[in-house]
Amino acid sequence: MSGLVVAAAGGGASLGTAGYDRAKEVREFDESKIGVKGLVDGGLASIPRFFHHPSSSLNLPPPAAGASIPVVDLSLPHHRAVELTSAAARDWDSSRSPTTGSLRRHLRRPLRRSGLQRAPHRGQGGVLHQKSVRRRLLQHQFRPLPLQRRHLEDTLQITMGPSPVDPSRIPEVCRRDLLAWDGYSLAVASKLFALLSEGLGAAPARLEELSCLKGRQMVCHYYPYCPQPHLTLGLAGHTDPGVLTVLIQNEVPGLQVRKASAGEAGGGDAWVEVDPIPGAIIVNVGDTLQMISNDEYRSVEHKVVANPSEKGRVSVGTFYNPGQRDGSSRYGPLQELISLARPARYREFTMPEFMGVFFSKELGSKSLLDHFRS
Ligand SMILES: O=C(O)CCC(=O)C(=O)O
Ligand SMILES: [Fe+2]
Repeated sequence: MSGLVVAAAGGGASLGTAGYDRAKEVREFDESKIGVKGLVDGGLASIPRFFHHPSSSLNLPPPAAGASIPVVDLSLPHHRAVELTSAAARDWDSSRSPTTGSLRRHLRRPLRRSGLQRAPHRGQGGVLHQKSVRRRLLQHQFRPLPLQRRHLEDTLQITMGPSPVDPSRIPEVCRRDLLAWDGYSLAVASKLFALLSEGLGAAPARLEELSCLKGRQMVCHYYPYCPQPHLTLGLAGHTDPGVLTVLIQNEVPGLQVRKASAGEAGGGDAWVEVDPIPGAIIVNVGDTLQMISNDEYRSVEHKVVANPSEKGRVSVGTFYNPGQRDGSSRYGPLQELISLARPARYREFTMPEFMGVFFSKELGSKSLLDHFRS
């Protein structure tokens, strides 16, 4: 385990107990650069305490039995695809809830060819993750993580646009596959933007014209086997900040989507498992699309549970964001969606402002949506 000293914690999930130097343990772990894959591969009966999450975020209701997220077949006739895609992005079982849709068919061939799904089982995942590049800032919490709670997951993050990526910055082991996925996910995202624009009653090119295909952040996650999945998470609950997320996963489940129960103020919410469907991709509406659509489309809260399976879980997603990042391009609710009856619910912002808020601690416990709400 390459000289890393981690005191494996015992039973409880208590944080900040006297005598426990969390910062030191986290620092040593980060400096070791072995990632969570290295930690788990080194043999681990219990996870270090800095991975523990408070029981308030762990003891949520179990996934709703029998519930599933909307699945849309993009090869359906155009008008039907518009209808189903925008319905999935709007509402889910007519509650205010999530808007994740799995879109079948599109990816079958490229995924089969791609090594992404197989990498961890061939041992290449180790290379990918040990060389891994850098940990994401604040994960996606948009909030300071006061106790530096960590997730049992490694991340490789690559900026694909708006400036074209220098391929030599992508680890060689996955370069070809990630570039192929970038091209493929672009085609899917372009189609989705057209369907979603039409679903708003806007011109098909409307979302793409906002440069939403240009700002692309690719994120590859690896969730190793977790010996104590009841103490930690793969990723804590969050909404994605951008416009749209297009994501593929291997056959190991773990992603869950929050489904609000109609009428109750969050109390009756359930987490619905996103079953891996071979050849399907997962699409999340992000906060920026909720703002651009003036609340017509809703961002979806989701999380990843710690992985109890021997096999690692892999997911690769691309976050799509507006690519025009100068201070003069302004984003906000589309003009054609604003009326006296339905005034703008968010104020306009530039991308520098948006990113400034996202990466600052300014938000505190507020969400991005609350920050820009007018
Ligand atoms: O691994 C997954 O399935 C989800 C990843 C995710 O939510 C994210 O990167 O924002
Ligand atoms: Fe996410």
